[in-house]
Amino acid sequence: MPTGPEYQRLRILRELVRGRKALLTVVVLLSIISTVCNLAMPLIVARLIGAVQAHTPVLWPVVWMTASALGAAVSAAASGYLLARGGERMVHGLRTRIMGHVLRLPLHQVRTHGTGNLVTRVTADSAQLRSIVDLGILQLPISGLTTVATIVIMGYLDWVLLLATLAGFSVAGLIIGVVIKGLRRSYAAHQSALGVLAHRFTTALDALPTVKAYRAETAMTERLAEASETTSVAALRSNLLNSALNPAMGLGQQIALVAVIAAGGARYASGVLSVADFAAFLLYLMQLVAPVFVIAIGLGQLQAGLSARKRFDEVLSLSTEESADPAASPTAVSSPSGPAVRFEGVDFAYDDQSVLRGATFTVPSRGLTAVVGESGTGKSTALALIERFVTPAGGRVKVLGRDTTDWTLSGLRARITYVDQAFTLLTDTLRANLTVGHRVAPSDEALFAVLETVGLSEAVQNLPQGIDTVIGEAVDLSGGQRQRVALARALLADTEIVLFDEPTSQLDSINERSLRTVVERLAAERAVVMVTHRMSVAGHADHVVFMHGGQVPAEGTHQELLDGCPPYQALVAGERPSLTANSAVPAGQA
Ligand SMILES: Nc1ncnc2c1ncn2[C@@H]1O[C@H](COP(=O)(O)OP(=O)(O)OP(=O)(O)O)[C@@H](O)[C@H]1O
Repeated sequence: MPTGPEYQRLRILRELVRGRKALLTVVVLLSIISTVCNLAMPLIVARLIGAVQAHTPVLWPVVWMTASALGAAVSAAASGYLLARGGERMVHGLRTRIMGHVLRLPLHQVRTHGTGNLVTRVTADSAQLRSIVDLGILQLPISGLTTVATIVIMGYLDWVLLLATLAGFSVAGLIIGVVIKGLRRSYAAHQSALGVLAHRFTTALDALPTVKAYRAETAMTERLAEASETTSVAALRSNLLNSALNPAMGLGQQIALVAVIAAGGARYASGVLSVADFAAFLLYLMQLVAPVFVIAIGLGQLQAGLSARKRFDEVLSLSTEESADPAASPTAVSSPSGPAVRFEGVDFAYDDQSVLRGATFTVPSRGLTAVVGESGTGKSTALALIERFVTPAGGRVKVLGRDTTDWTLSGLRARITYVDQAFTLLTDTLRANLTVGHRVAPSDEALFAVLETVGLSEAVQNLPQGIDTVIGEAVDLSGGQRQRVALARALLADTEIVLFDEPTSQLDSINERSLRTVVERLAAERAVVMVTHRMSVAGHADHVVFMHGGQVPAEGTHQELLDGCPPYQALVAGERPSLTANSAVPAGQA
């Protein structure tokens, strides 16, 4: 299958044409009218000169001239507007498609590409795509058509002068060919440098409080300036190449003009060429410059659009999470049962860094399960495996009795509520934050009931627009309040499994008690899995999973682990647990 830029251009044009045939037919017709009007003008002028020389009435040539000028202007303006409309719709469609695609990518892919880099593709790159539409659909074909038609008429008027014209422009053609090749590469380098810059700036803004606290504004600005400099150098190279196009065309035009005047004078003197035809030829030569300029400059600009489209395609070719879904799998329709979660000899590694090594444990279908262990031992990774943000390299992760890879992604995630470590909220209204993922929006009574449960109803009523206040912009919540919104969201979700990743980190003792009430309420009817460093949580949990070095040496009740697992005793005592042959208690046998 061809993959070159010409193929890409054709594919993009097919995308544009799809569903817009009527609009584009009108655009092309209007452009043809404009072109014909422009092409007719020198011939009408020749008629006018003839009429003046023959002392015959000039009214009709003047009327035709006026009509042609008006026709060309109006139809060019209308076709330009209609094409811009079609082009914007296509860019909007592509932009929406790539945003939807990025949101469906596996988390590690998004992290690998970087937020800023992906944002650049949706903003700057998509703006470049317009050039493909404007140039590819209208300007280049119409300019090509005008050029060919003009050349045919010029050949009809005088083929010797036409040869002189073509010789002049062929010099420009050679230079332009070389420039276009360089432009293709330099636009790609520019767009990629812009992506790196956007990524660095986005990460700097995300870390702004830390940057300020460490007075690192200057150092950060210098780092950003380096990325900006790389972008400018790449942009300058494109500008340099682009700026060669105009002089190249100017040179071609000058050579052609000199050759035509010299040859035309000789042919007029020998009586082969009339004054009217010579004047018409010169007018066509002047007219030829415009479409040939459009072709030269347009081919240059087109490279930016094609390179942007290539960057779009790079992202669109990445597999989404859903592409690994077992939609046709027969097990996907059987009704789920069994413990809430079961890890069976699970291995997992980030690239070549091994995180889980044969982890085996069970989360009962009801009650609070605390997942404890030293920092970096793989607790959050275990939650990510349950949500299928990542998949195991070995072993099986089962949710409600079924392997996570046998669930459809939306089926799996519809059964799990996940409250992340950062209590991430959307920059949106409080209502939208609470109801995200709900097909049918809960009533205000239901919303305020859960806000009351987490002790937030009064604070929400005091917000400028109450529950419809946008948070994360001018108005924001405290860390603890954000945490409680995340809790309220979990309460509303009403799923079989609730995952909490270290939810107590920002709570004061009053709110920690209220979290405990919420968790007890949730755990009465479903499985609550809580990754925590607070051993007090493990103390009142129904089940404890003790993780150490990517394994699960023991699981059971807090008391069972205290009695039978010395490393766990060490963890509870605030010491570093060490796993010896004697202390390793097989999972489930603590
Ligand atoms: N996205 C990632 N890419 C690469 N490595 C990662 C990633 N996330 C975590 N890790 C690594 O995997 C290991 C386990 O991390 P994980 O967050 O699961 O540990 P944890 O037990 O939850 O730690 P903590 O209690 O400090 O939150 C760590 O060594 C960490 O550096």
